[in-house]
Amino acid sequence: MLESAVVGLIGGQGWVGRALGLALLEKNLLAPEQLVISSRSGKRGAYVDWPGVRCVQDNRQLADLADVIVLSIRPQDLVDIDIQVGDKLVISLLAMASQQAVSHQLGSQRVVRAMPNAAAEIQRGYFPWYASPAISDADRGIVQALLESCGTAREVSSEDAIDYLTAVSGAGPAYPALLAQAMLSHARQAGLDGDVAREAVMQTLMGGSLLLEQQAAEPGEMVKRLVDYQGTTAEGLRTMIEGGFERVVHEGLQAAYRTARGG
Ligand SMILES: NC(=O)C1=CN([C@@H]2O[C@H](COP(=O)(O)OP(=O)(O)OC[C@H]3O[C@@H](n4cnc5c(N)ncnc54)[C@H](OP(=O)(O)O)[C@@H]3O)[C@@H](O)[C@H]2O)C=CC1
Ligand SMILES: O=C(O)[C@@H]1CCC=N1
Repeated sequence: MLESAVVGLIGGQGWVGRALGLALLEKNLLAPEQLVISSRSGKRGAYVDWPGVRCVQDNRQLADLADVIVLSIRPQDLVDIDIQVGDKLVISLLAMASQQAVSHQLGSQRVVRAMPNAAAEIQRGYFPWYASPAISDADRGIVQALLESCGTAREVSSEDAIDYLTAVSGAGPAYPALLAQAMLSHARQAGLDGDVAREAVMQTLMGGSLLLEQQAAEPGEMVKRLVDYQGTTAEGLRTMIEGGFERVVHEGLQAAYRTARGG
């Protein structure tokens, strides 16, 4: 699908950019010579084992070399990207930057907005993406192939869905971390040995997530099964539910969504 296209990754040394660049190389979707990455330092950094990858400081040079441009900088740094890319395909991974803003900054109408998440680093990310009207079917194939190198990619039908999913999947890997932190602090307060507490929490969240993925079409089915079991789990769940668990989660998601839409 990518054939001989050259991909230019602006911000390719960052958290998400590095994950994407390395996944494309490791999965052989791009030859090293097909990848150009930029950073403010211009250093080889994460690509030290890939001498064929061109690492540049100058985004104009990157834009001249690349057929497809991926933006993976922080949203506040978009104003500093002083390049005009003609009608080249641009994939923006930025939260809080509209397709129109990206189009305006880079001068292309062929803009896709995609939303990565932190699990891209282990190639288990979830990348919803939205195509502007100027995107062709061939572009869609390129975008899907590039993004699914890091996990699952899914086209969505509105830009607002990207803003919404910024709160759900973009920020999402932080939520199990918050749950783990709360479970761990309780286990430690209960006097459990530190290593066992950590292992118990981590293995339980991992096992529970895999069980959920493999066995429950709807998460609510698993909750119901355990409530109906009428054991200790049911008591724990009931207390959390009656304490406002769902309300707190909804408020958190709404706050992140509001921020993703620009406050
Ligand atoms: N991290 C995450 O979990 C998620 C991130 N996102 C989005 O992904 C995007 C990237 O985030 P993330 O990878 O975390 O950010 P990072 O800060 O880790 O990486 C951004 C990179 O951009 C580089 N950079 C900044 N300005 C320029 C420039 N003018 N030219 C070239 N490179 C530049 C920086 O490199 P240097 O300092 O060397 O110049 C840095 O490595 C953000 O817009 C964010 O909203 C979305 C969802 C989840
Ligand atoms: O926190 C952030 O702004 C980025 C976007 C969504 C997740 N991480």
